[in-house]
Formats: sequence, structure tokens, C-alpha cells
Amino acid sequence: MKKIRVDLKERSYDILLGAGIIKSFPSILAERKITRPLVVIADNNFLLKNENAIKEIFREVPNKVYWIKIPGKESSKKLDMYGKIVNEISSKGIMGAPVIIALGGGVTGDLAGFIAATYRRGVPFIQIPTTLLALVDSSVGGKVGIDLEIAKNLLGSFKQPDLVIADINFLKTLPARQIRNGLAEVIKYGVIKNAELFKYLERNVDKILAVDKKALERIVYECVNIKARVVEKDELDKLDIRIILNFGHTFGHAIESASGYGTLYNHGEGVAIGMVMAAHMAVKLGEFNKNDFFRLKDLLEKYGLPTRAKNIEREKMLESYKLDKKFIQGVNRFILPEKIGKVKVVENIPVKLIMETIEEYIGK
Ligand SMILES: O=C(O)C(=O)C[C@@H](O)[C@H](O)[C@H](O)COP(=O)(O)O
Ligand SMILES: [Zn+2]
Repeated sequence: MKKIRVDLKERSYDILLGAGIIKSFPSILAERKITRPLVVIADNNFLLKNENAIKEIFREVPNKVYWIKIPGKESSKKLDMYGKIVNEISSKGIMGAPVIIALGGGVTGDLAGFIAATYRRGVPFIQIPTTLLALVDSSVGGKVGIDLEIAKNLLGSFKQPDLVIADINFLKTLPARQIRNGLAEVIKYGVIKNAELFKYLERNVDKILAVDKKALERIVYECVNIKARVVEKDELDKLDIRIILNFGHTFGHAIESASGYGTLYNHGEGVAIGMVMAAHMAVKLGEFNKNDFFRLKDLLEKYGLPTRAKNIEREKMLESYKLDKKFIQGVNRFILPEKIGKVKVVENIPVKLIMETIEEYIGK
């Protein structure tokens, strides 16, 4: 088992990473003296495939366990679902503050984390990510929240988990589209911080798409380390350091919102298109060379990710785009690549270039 420490003073925590480590869940709780009741907010799709094994593990813990199942789809990250779950928790007659556990992908983690941040003004929180996207990105760093109709992640908070239990074995039963969803974020890490990781992704496409355990473990380890180090320097996303993790997300989020958070584009797919759009703007601004642009586009395509969006209403996308949390008082701010492995923040990109890019990549 590997242990990655996220050093955030009194909010520091461990990420325990390994194949099959979920089996050690009862001893992990015992070692850490976690005795409070557990409220497990679980993705019902994940449970459908793994319920027996998971329930067997939870039967070995002395804590009282309450289960809440949710559909792990983006459409669950909404106010009505949030209201329903907090009411359900409060009606269970739990004495004292429970520990909230997120057992699922990014949606489950973001929603459960927002509940952990707000229920009783905050209760302990454990992330057990079950998708590649959640393993490499959303389970680490404490961004939690829900979507509003008009834009993604508009209501939220920072709530660092107390522990992350990252079991690579969960990836074995993940549908291919979910693997690709996470791979978009993995490619993002290569572009923003690690050219070697990017090369590794270029050289090992077949292995990675075949969900080779060693390759996936290596990737998850690299990504989590990058994220942990970035978050340590700028936990609250205020110093223009953490912002690099948002590469591809301005257009990506707008694509997700404009497509109704449905099945059309998931988060990774939106981010894949968003990265290509941002990279193309960087080429046009003379900040990024064409060759690297095509390396990025090709790599996304090799992993089966989209690089342009169809069936999106541009007007809807623009409404959501304007609410990007990175923009300051009407000044747009984008993360643009300078080379593979390095990005920078660029402000005030000409509206003409942004509109041209939308015209080129977003359409009916
Ligand atoms: O952790 C971060 O910081 C990120 O930006 C990582 C993103 O991949 C992730 O999708 C995040 O939830 C986006 O947050 P937002 O601030 O753009 O809503
Ligand atoms: Zn993301």
C-alpha cells in the first residue's frame, strides 16, 4: 500500500493507494480510532456490481452503518438531491455527528462532500473513489459542491476529506466510457505539469485502455501526487497556483451545462474538448506550437475522447461560460499551454478569438 500525505496543517490527510486495499477498511478505521456512526452515500450503479463484497467488508466494522444510495449521474449533483439526502440523514436518529463516506465517482464525492461540509456545520468525511476520474482528481483537494441549472459547481465549498482510500481494483469493472472520462483529466495533468507522464500516455495507449493494473496504478500515483502538491500550495484556489488544475474546464463546464448535464457529454469529455479549444487559442496567440497542439489532439482521440462538440446550443453555452469562477469582474481568464508540461494564466483574451473558437468547435 502506498501512502501519499496531503500537508495542509490541521486539515492534513492521507491518501492510501493500492490494489484491493478496501478489504483493509475495518483495520484502517480501527487504527485511526474512527468509532462514530458511518453514513455511506453510495453510487447505486457501483453497488449493483459490488454490493455483496462491499457489504461483507462493512459487516466487519463495529460502527453503526447507514446506507444512502444515489444515482451516480451528474443530474444527481442538484439542490433537490442535496435536500433529500440531508433530510434523510437527519431523520435516522443518529446520536452525535456521523462520518460521511462517499463511495462512488466524482458526482458522489462532490455531493457527499458538500453534505459533509454543511450538515451540522461540518462533519468528518472519507472519500472512497470508485472511478478513474475520482481516483485521480475529485477525491483529492476538497472541492465539493453541486451544479445549478445555469452552470456547473456553482454552489459549493472547500471540505478536505479526513482520509482517501484509493483502491485501483475498482477500475476492473468500470465501463470503458468511464475510464475515458478519467483519462481526460490524466492527460490534463500531463499538459499542465508533467511532460514525462504525457509521453508515457502516448507510448502506452493499448495497455492503458486495456486497464492494465500496473499502468493504471502508476498513472493514479503520478496524478494524485501532482494534485496533492498543487493543493498544498494553494488550498483555496486564491493564489493563481491551483488554477492550473482548471485547464480545459472553462469551455468544458460550459459544454456540460449547455448539454443539460445529461449523457451527451460527461465531465472528462467536456474537459477534453475544452483543452483542445484552449490549446488552439494558445496556438493562435503564438503561445503554443502547432506540433504540440496536434500531439494533444491526437492523444485525446487515441483514447477515444471527443475533440469538438455537436448538438450544443451556443447561446446556452455562452450563458454558462460567462459564470466561470476564474473570471474577475468581467475580465476573462484562461489557462493556456506554453508547452507540454507547462501552462500559464492568460487574461483578457480578445472576445473575437473566443467567439471564433466556439464557432469552430461547438455546433449543431
Ligand atoms: O481541484 C481543482 O482545483 C480543479 O480545478 C480540478 C478539476 O478537475 C475539477 O473538475 C474541479 O471540480 C473543478 O472545479 P471548479 O472550481 O472549476 O468548479
Ligand atoms: Zn475536472
